[in-house]
Amino acid sequence: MKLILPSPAKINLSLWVKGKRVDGYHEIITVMHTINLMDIISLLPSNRLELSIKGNSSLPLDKSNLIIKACKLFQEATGIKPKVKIKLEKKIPVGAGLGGGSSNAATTLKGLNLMYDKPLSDEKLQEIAAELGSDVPFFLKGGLAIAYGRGEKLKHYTKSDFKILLIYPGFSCLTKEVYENLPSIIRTEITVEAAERLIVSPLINGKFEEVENNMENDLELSNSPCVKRVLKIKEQLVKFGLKPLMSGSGSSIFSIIKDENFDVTPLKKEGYWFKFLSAI
Ligand SMILES: C[C@](O)(CO)[C@H](O)COP(=O)(O)OP(=O)(O)OC[C@H]1O[C@@H](n2ccc(N)nc2=O)[C@H](O)[C@@H]1O
Ligand SMILES: Nc1ncnc2c1ncn2[C@@H]1O[C@H](COP(=O)(O)OP(=O)(O)OP(=O)(O)O)[C@@H](O)[C@H]1O
Repeated sequence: MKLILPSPAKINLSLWVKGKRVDGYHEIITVMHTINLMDIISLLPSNRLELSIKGNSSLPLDKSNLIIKACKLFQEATGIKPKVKIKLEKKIPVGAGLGGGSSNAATTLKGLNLMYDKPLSDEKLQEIAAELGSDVPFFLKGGLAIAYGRGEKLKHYTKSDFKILLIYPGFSCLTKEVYENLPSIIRTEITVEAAERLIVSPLINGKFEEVENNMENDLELSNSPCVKRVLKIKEQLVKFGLKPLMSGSGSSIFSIIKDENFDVTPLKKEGYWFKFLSAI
């Protein structure tokens, strides 16, 4: 059977850093929502594992690609050697804080599990996903969730319905470098319950002004040169009347849109890549 699966991007409606862990990761609390910007992953039975990519010539095709990593972990967990031709149609900008690679890994895991009659339970899928990356478990279900721990622990909520304007400035930020250049931040006051009160419940109730006033991303405090570039663009977007926030570790910036006929002329003048998108 041939499978054609969407692999959506995400935005972080907030991200708070509680401190650095002994394993080198940071303890975070973040609110994520999938959006209708997506890669397409197709899986076709074949006599061996092969990957081809359309839409991005710089991505690796070898074991450093998160799709191939997902195939390897699937084989280790099930003993099944995936004999599948995987085609990736890339639309999500890479290194943009949109979770494109993490989403691809999760979608591949789900696809292989479907293709081989579900040898893995949901719990086992979560476990493997967490090995692939901190953002990967979220994409097994997507929608609206609070992620905590290093990002692999999840509390899902009913999806919300809102629109955003997403701006991608044309350069990537490396997640590792953004975290490594963070000053020490100890947001003791932020808990899952606080994130529910500040972001999740106003979002679900359509109180977008309240969400905008509460949303924060502690990764904007990073001394990474990439983040500094993003913040300069963010300042400009504020002048255009937006209430922008960097998504994840950057480089993209989003703003919740209450009215679709926002004048995009200044964005066009700056030559930014931008899209009106919806939460899904
Ligand atoms: C920035 C976010 O995308 C927000 O959703 C996530 O926190 C990062 O998720 P991710 O890209 O899947 O990150 P991973 O691939 O697990 O980690 C990449 C690198 O980012 C740093 N990292 C990541 C997550 C975390 N909670 N603390 C960290 O310090 C670590 O140096 C790690 O080696
Ligand atoms: N299938 C893939 N798609 C995108 N990036 C991939 C993939 N496989 C490996 N990578 C690597 O992962 C890194 C960026 O991944 P991704 O696009 O998920 O970053 P991101 O959008 O910043 O995500 P996050 O918000 O999780 O940090 C790049 O170094 C890229 O080379």
